[in-house]
Amino acid sequence: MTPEVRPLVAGNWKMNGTRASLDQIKAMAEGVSKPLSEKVDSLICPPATLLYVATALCTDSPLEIGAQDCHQNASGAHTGDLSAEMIADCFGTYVIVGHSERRTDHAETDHLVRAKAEAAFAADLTAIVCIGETADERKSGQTLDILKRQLAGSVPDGATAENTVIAYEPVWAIGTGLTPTTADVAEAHAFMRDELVKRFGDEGKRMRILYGGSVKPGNAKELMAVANVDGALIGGASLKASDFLAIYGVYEELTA
Ligand SMILES: O=C(CO)COP(=O)(O)O
Repeated sequence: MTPEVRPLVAGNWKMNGTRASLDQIKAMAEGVSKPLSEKVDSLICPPATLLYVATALCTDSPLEIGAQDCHQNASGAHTGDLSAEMIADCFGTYVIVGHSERRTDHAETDHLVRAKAEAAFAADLTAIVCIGETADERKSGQTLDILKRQLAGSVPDGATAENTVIAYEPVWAIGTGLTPTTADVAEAHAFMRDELVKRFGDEGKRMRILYGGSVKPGNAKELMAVANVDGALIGGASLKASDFLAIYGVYEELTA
């Protein structure tokens, strides 16, 4: 955690979920209640097909709804794409950009990710900018260099603590059940904090840095307690309301 920074527990459903899964969102919307919701933010990013109806389920809940990607342009001839403005029009408030699966599946570069984050700002969305090293990069000792390069390349100059969240997701930890040691997480997050403060000053001190990659109810407390870890970006364990709420619930103790 970071003093004075409000944690965010976020779920990324990836290419999972049909209308039948809306019951899970309903249960999450009911589960993220006061008093904890006054101290901790919560977010689910379902597939785009469920975005609008999901926000309608959350009108009386602090649970926010976001999208998993957006196009860098505001509108136009881009078949199959979704603009930040369309997400905002569906009452989405966040958008994930630069997830490693998009960097791999769609060859997204830091430059493109930065443009997508800028499109998110223009539509008043908060961008969750994902960065993280691969297994090979870690083995060859390049982790911090990769994080430095991705932060510099993917985060726009206009980033503030309000419009930007950083998500550190080691690629080798995603969907594998593997996680870095808490010492490794602490080192990476302290490094990112320093980089953000060097570039953005006080905004960098308050910018949230999430950890993602095999976060589960069983390891969440340990990971979320690490200095400069300001929440989680959860894949698999965000599909079930009970798991998501169990992870959110670790902040009962951490914020007590
Ligand atoms: O990629 C992730 C979230 O964006 C993490 O996925 P898992 O929690 O399934 O490892």
